[in-house]
Amino acid sequence: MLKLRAFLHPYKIPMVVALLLMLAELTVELLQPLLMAKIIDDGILKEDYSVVTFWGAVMLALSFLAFASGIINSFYAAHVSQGFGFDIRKQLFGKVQSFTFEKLSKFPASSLITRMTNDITQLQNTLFMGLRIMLRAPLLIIGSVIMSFFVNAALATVFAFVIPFVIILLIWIMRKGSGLFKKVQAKLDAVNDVLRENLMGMRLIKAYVRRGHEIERFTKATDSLRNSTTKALRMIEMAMPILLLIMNIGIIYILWNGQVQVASGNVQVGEVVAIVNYGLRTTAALSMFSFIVMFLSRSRASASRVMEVLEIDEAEEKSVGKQVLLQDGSIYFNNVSFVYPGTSERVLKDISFHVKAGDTVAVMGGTGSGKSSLFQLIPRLYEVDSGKILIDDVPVRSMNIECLRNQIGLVPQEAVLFSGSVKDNIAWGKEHASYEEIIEAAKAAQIHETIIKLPNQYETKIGQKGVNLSGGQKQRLSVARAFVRRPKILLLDDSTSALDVKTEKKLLNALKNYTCTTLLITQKISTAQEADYTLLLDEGKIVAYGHHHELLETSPLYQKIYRSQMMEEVPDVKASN
Ligand SMILES: Nc1ncnc2c1ncn2[C@@H]1O[C@H](COP(=O)(O)OP(=O)(O)OP(=O)(O)O)[C@@H](O)[C@H]1O
Repeated sequence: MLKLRAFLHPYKIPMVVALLLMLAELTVELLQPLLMAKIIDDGILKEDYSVVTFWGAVMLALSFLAFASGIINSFYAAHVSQGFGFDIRKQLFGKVQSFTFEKLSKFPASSLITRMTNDITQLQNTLFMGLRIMLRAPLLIIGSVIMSFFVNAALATVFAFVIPFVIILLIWIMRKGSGLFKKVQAKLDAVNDVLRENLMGMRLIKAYVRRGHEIERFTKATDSLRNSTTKALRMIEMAMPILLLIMNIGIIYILWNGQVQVASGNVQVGEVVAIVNYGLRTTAALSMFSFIVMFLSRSRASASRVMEVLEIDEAEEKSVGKQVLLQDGSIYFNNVSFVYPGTSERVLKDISFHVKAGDTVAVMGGTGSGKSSLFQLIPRLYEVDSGKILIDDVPVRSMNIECLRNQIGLVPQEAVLFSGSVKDNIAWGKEHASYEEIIEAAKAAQIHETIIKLPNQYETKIGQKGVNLSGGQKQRLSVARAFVRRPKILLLDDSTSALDVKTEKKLLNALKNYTCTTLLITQKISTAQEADYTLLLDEGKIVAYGHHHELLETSPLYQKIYRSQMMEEVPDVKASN
């Protein structure tokens, strides 16, 4: 937890103010039994009511001072703890954004969500408690013991035996609890994981009538969370009855010893009352400790989970590399091989091909042949293992990663839309895109006509409280988002699969107005026919590269795909083969 202290630096002054106010509250609390003893011994027992009135008024004034300090302390504690949590959350989010895919794959999405929400909330609560009562409790214990010795050392000796024993017990419980709470947070991750999958896959669950199965899966996860939490809480709560028992025995001993000492005239009644009072305050502070121990155990676990993410240092270097402004966007793969980090199998093997600036290349191949992997290497979402990729004859590895990506329009296989309007979703591709640019991109992506029929046209909200678009419409919107960037290189990963042949042809024609080099993954021969070249992959290797007509003559695999797709549509082709 100490590693997070850097996040407290901006809040040094409010923290000091909060702590000083807490100390004021504490001082008043420690003075009260002393004043009480004075009122009993010098006022009530000696029947001097002016002493009672004077010190009673002092006690009242101090109580108001403690009250005001407490309220202002709460304000500062809330300010510091919320600011601290806000800063960590922001930094954690930025860190995750900067991760390479390799690093990202170390943490399941649900775990990152729990770390950014629940774990940080835990830390915020602990800090708030810290500024309110956490430090107050140990200081109250120390202060009470010192004051007791000051009042009457002989009677107070019992504290010197009892309190250290209780504190050792509490520390032991905290250490145990911390491990248990780490498990609780991991179980919470698992519950969030099931929950996220369920909410995202609700349609599929209903369609496959898997409700019962999913409820069972969720119940299992929450049951496991319940068991872990119960175990952790039991461990922590065990502290409370033990410490109460020990402290009560100590107080009874003081009362018994006190009456003996009072009878023999060594001690005054007020002193016994004061020491018992300090004992009771110490007991209250120690019982607060069981909460504190719980908060500290939980936040120790949460802090280590947060630090686990923050301490990963292999983030993408945004500032390194050449700022290369692409002139024409030619692409050259030179003997490229690629293995996903953490795996051993090469998914791309000795890939070499050249795409001239402005050309359109259709990338085909069976499922798992490496098409998407090849795409991801161009904007350096992953780095090649061997070989080189050159754009405009410059190795991508030497380019500044952000500068490179800013000039590429990648449309992933699965259309991703964000909450907001249609316009926002297209403009997401280019900061400060003008309305004209957005419309132009939508027209080129063949989605403009659909958009103007929506209730609020470009301002229509997408998603839960807005319209839901069809798969093909979402695809085209994602394509428009890439178009609006006017990229030098456009990578369409099966992004036209849901389009009919006519619309797809229009979209590919519109590409001609965008002077960019285009690679498009497709399963359709009709699309390959529209492209300048076709690259055919099989099990991570290039098995054919050339014009449609060339491949029809030279590549058995291409011929096979062609036959399987054209058989019903072109009877003469069937005959000729
Ligand atoms: N993140 C990953 N980590 C490890 N292996 C992966 C990862 N993504 C893909 N692979 C593996 O890489 C191989 C190629 O996958 P890729 O997604 O590139 O194929 P693809 O040709 O695009 O397939 P499809 O047409 O089904 O989308 C597959 O064997 C796949 O299992």
